[in-house]
Amino acid sequence: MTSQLDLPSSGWYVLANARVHFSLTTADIGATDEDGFALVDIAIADGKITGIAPRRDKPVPPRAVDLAGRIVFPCFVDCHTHLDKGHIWPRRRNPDGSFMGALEAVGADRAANWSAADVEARMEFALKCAFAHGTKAIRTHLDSISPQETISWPVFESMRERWAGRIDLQAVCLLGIDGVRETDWFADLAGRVAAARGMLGAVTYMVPELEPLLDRVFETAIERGLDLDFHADETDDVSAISLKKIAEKALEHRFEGKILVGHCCSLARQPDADVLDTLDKVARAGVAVVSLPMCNMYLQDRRFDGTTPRWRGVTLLHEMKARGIPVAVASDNTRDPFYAYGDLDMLEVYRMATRTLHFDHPVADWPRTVAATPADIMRLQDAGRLAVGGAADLVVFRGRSWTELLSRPESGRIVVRDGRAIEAAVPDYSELDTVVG
Ligand SMILES: O=c1cc[nH]c(=O)[nH]1
Repeated sequence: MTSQLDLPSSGWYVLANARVHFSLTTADIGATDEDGFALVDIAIADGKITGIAPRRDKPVPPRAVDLAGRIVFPCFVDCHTHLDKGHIWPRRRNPDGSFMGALEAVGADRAANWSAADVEARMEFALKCAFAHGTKAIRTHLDSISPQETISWPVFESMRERWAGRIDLQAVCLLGIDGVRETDWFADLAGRVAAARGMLGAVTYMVPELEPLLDRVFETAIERGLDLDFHADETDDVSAISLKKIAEKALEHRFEGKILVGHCCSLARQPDADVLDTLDKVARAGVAVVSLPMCNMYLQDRRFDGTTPRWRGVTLLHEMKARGIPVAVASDNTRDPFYAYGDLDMLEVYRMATRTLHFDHPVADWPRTVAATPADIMRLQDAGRLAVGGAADLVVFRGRSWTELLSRPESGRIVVRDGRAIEAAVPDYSELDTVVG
């Protein structure tokens, strides 16, 4: 995005009068206003933040760029995406907007088209979008249904290398939990994931052998020292309780790695007593949860009788956070049959989350859901917070308050990486014309 502010391209400088939210910095920013903001000066040198100090009435320092109260965020962390599926919409739509429609359309497209060159071109496009919007770390799921794992994982590893220093990439294998029944194949997959420093994952359906299959996933993760990342209960079916089963298995296996679970939609439809039991177990097991508001609004409660959706599709983030469960929001799918829209813009995700999940009145520390919390889940030390001594990776918006920030697309935001404004722009859609038609 182009900078209208003209940040220095060499030497140290100070972003003066920056509006910073208490939840997005480790620095002492003094008293905050009713929205949790304080005006600060952020000193930047050699690609690092060297100071964050309350503005108060001090004279403006030398080499200051006056932000006049614009909001500054740390660069975003997006902990649940599907870069391997992104942008196939022009050649493979969801026929009816349903979850099954998405699964079948993606399956057919994968079998027909997902060569290494195809996956690489779409991933590259997606990463350019995310980078231009101000994201510095992404975890992607990779469809790992045989033989796709032999194609997508090597592509992922080379993309991670190519993007090193711009976007930190992590990957998780994605397969239906019944794929774990193929003992030898699953062991090989786990070996591939471990060799690529990935995470072990699966989509948990309420199949009769869910518990023994989960046992195998946990045992494999323990053997290999892998973190876990599941898709669970992406349905309105109240009998879908795999989040609870995952938490129970984590406790039973005394699992010490990190566990992230995405979606958990059916929880919001279950009776209160069941919800409380599940949340207590999730909290005790140290499981983190990521909600995907854009994809959930698109797929959940889709009706085929001409009637209007009646629920929001998202899980119970407020109740989870109140219990100390780490909660995040993320992009999920972009322009594929699971979600027809999206551009890996975490500000858009946060805006949608604010509307769908009521991240307001009060805003409290909800901004952490796109920053420090996913960074912790992904074990990233230097991400998700504005910290003295940390990288000067930040986004300067035009908005000076929540209402200004969340009312416009903020396409003129300035993304600063290692202290310098980047020139990156979102790629033109035509770049993918020869790939997806
Ligand atoms: O939401 C989902 C679920 C499974 N696979 C996806 O790509 N997205």
